[in-house]
Amino acid sequence: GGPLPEAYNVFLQRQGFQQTPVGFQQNQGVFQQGAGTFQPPTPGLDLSGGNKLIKKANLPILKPQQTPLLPSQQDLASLGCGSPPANCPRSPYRSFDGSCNNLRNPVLGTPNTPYTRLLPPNYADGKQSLTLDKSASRGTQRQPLPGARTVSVVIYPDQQIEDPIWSLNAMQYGQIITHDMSMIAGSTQAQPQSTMCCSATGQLLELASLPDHCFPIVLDNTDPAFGQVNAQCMNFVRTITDRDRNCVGGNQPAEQLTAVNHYLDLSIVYGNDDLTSQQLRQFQGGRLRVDIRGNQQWPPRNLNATGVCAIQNIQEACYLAGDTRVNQNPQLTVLQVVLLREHNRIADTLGQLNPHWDDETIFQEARKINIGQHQHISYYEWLPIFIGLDNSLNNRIVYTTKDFVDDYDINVNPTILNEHATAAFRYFHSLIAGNLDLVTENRNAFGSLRLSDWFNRPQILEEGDNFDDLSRGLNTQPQMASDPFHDSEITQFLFRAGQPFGQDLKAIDIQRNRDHGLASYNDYRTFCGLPRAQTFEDFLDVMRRDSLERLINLYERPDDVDLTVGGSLEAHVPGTLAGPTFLCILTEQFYRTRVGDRFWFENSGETGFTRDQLSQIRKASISRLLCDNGRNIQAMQPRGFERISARNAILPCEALPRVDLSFWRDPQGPGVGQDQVNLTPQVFF
Ligand code: HEM
Repeated sequence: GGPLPEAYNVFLQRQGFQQTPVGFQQNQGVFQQGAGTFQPPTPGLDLSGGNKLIKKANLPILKPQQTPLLPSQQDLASLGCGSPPANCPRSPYRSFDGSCNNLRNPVLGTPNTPYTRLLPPNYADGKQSLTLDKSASRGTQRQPLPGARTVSVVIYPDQQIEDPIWSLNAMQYGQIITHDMSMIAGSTQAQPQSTMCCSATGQLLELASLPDHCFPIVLDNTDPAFGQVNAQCMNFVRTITDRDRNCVGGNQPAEQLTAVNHYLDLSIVYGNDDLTSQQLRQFQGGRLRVDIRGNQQWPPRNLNATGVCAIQNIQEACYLAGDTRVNQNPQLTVLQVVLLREHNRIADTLGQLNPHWDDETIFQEARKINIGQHQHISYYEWLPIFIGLDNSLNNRIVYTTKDFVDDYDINVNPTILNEHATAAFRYFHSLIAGNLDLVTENRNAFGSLRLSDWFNRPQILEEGDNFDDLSRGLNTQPQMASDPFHDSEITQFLFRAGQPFGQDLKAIDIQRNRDHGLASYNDYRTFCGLPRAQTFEDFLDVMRRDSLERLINLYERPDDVDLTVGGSLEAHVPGTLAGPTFLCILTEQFYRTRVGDRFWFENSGETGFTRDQLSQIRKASISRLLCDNGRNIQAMQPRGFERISARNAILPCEALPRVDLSFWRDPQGPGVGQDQVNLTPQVFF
């Protein structure tokens, strides 16, 4: 079978596998990208060593005596920039909006608060206007930055290169993690924006009639796709900032708001505020609301189906979930449904084990277990594939211990980094496949869906055996390689809703980089420990010459290169799916998300699990999740983010490790005499 991928070492050990597989040797010592490999010409760039990239800075801590001076809740809510809770209940469970996670600064990580930054913004006017306008506003003779769509066409063409190791589920779980962590305010990301910055026929509007917040992407008439339909204009609405909401004024630079809570806490399943969570709950047996059709559980119907889905008739499914993006693409919805069914599966079992528990106790305990499994899968099964196992271990993002890890640090800011959400993490848009395989139990791919036929149309999941066939497809089909190539399903046909063409996600990513005024690629190189480039040639330390030539043709100076673009052309650090600059940003983010979360699943104490329960949580895996929540899935490979092979062969579902929920039997219960659980009752102060 050959060596197992090193990324899975710790994950397997925790599940009880003794074997420590030999690491992948093939890429050691060289940066690797696409087809080529290169020697790293930067001695001393050691991303896998030490902890030097991890910053604790930027945490706006309120001194206790300042707390009463905060504006009233009502004032802040009307401003719309995050509202601190009136008080913090002492609870073993998380709040829905993330408030009171950090007890010194209870509003930290709540919805509608700004992203934070590693480097100050680079707006053309120093305050808020797009980086794009720089030359104009400074009155120099410099060229404006190249158009976002032009850059996309030149840098991100469609070339179908499959990832040799990882399955499409690695991509798809990445989107789940992303949606759990952030969402730019003012966008639903699930359907074309309601604000139209272009005419209905794709022409530019007169400046005077341009709606607020518009910054449309201008298209060339030579555009290989949009030129065919004479479109000049692609919609783009700027992200809402704290300045827009009058939360800051004067010359303070604008900071974009994120609409969801920042923690990795399955808010995509449970909602980001109390009201949404109530709409999603059954208030019976601790369950979440579902509709039963075809003997399967589906999320409840979204009452604004025509508004949020691209449905073609009113009967078509359109779901409601904790996250507004739930319907965006079929495989995303599959995982959302799996996580929803998993909650109800856990709740039903807990209810049987503890018949004396009320709805609230079952609900909160099931939610806590579901979140624990999700954090475990995200950090131990998924993350090492993307940012490397050594890098994760060395930076104290994952641990080999089988015991608790009490590394919560109240001084670490869990806020999502703008650089992470707007540039580094979006690099993995490259992994998206344009066709989704339907796969039978004997792993026969008998058909596939075209992605752009099914954006925001989840009905397809309910047809025939599609749900199971798509679940197997996730684990069977390879993801596309992590490289500059992007499928035209997302660079020409995004959200096309039956039209010949749609939008270009990479052009949007580049425009978003400028909308958010991110500092330049060269600035982040320096921040992350690479030398500052004086000339374009200096980029050759991490880039191939052909990539460089394309940059030179587009940009005037090295300092102009957008972070999104420069970072995506770097050769990968061995054992990871990213180049050094993005890896540095991703590493920083995932450190903060873990250590800044008081409810992290590996912590002991009243927010955590018992030791026995924690060892059970560590048995969770993506494959078992799919097994347990399909209609009739019989078998899966043990490591679901890795493609099926002789060393990762399909096994019957029962042979995969499972979380034994009997460790949640409550000793306090009538007639049940065990003594291993300590559920802390909710106390308020
Ligand atoms: C079929 C799959 C996917 C589609 C159709 C998709 C589409 C989108 C769209 C439309 C946006 C909003 C763009 C904007 O207006 O600025 C977005 C944002 C984003 N995407 Fe994806 N995406 C997919 C998969 C992924 C994956 C696999 C990852 C990472 C592993 C990812 C990471 C992100 C991030 C970090 C953002 C910004 C989140 C924020 O608002 O803070 N996406 N994506």
